[in-house]
Amino acid sequence: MGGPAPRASVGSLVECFLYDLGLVTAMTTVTVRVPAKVNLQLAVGPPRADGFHGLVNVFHAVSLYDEVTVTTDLGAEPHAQRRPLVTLSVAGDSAEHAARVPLDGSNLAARAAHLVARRSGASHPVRIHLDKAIPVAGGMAGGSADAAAALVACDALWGAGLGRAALMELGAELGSDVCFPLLGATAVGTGRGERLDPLDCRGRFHWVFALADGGLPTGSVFAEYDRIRPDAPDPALDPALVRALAEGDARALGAALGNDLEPAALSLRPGLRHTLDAGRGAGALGAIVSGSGPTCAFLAADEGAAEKIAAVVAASGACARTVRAHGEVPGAAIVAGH
Ligand SMILES: C[C@](O)(CO)[C@H](O)COP(=O)(O)OP(=O)(O)OC[C@H]1O[C@@H](n2ccc(N)nc2=O)[C@H](O)[C@@H]1O
Ligand SMILES: Nc1ncnc2c1ncn2[C@@H]1O[C@H](COP(=O)(O)OP(=O)(O)OP(=O)(O)O)[C@@H](O)[C@H]1O
Repeated sequence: MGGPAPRASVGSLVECFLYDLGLVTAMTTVTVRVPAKVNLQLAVGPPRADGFHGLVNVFHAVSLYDEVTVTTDLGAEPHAQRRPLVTLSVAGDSAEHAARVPLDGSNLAARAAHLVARRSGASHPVRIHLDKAIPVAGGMAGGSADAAAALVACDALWGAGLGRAALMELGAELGSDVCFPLLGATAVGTGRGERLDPLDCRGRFHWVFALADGGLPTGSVFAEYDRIRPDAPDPALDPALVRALAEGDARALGAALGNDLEPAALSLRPGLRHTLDAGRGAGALGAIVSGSGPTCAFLAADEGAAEKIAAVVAASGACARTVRAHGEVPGAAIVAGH
């Protein structure tokens, strides 16, 4: 359940541990496992002067993972002389899924590698392989997760020693959702979502995600939000949600879930209403569009309830497929390296 198992061997885990202690300064291959997110509360304010929206964004990391493997050849010539700094490859749970990931300089993982190189002065070429289970353009921050993983992997691989605070700064440059997967667990994001404060979360919450065919571009969903909600108030954190998380109360959390972008996503994809209804009908404690959509998220009372919701929603034909996951889980972590 919830994505592939990490590939770490005992030997590579020891190497990762030595790296964390600073006893190994550079490696030649690093695999980072990074989780998807679901937004438990997404309160969206009016557009700011820079075009972004002020948010109160409660992120929750779930056990649906991409794996990003970065390899360098320390004997190779620096990229300045001939080879590109970054080359990319991708695999997904289907060829169609993988084909939607750009393999040029616009890929967020490639952009992350370039930022680490610029900050650290590193110049040895790297190969980045993305093993994707997180849906593309699905509202679960898949590209942002890959960017966060690439920041961690390149920092380790090039022995850059930038550390968490500098990686967070680079993450904020790359996108509003990139900092959270560096942290993982549960956190509230303010500003445009990049200023993070951890939130207390007890127990384990069981989730079902209904994945749609095709994605929804985040910018279009925010634009639709502005069209249908021209009078948006300043966003505020819901105390009932914070309490439900701290008490590990799934029923209260289900009742408190909220996403201001949901009406905009439903306006662009009216069929998502059927998906949400199918999950509610199957006993979900809460049903929301995840972030900018089109993935729908259902909170279940326990693992058995999640199994039932996944089966009913899949059988309803209201989505492409369902996956189950649990939260919270930790953020981007090195799971193999040498
Ligand atoms: C919807 C969420 O996924 C919720 O976590 C995020 O707010 C989106 O984060 P993201 O995909 O990293 O977004 P970015 O790459 O920073 O921005 C993509 C586009 O979304 C819109 N955008 C994003 C974040 C924000 N606070 N206000 C916005 O208006 C802007 O049009 C921007 O051009
Ligand atoms: N590593 C990547 N993986 C997936 N998409 C990427 C990646 N890098 C760039 N992209 C581009 O970014 C677009 C958005 O993809 P992504 O999977 O991050 O969307 P999302 O999950 O809806 O994002 P968010 O929830 O942060 O708004 C894709 O359509 C794709 O063109």
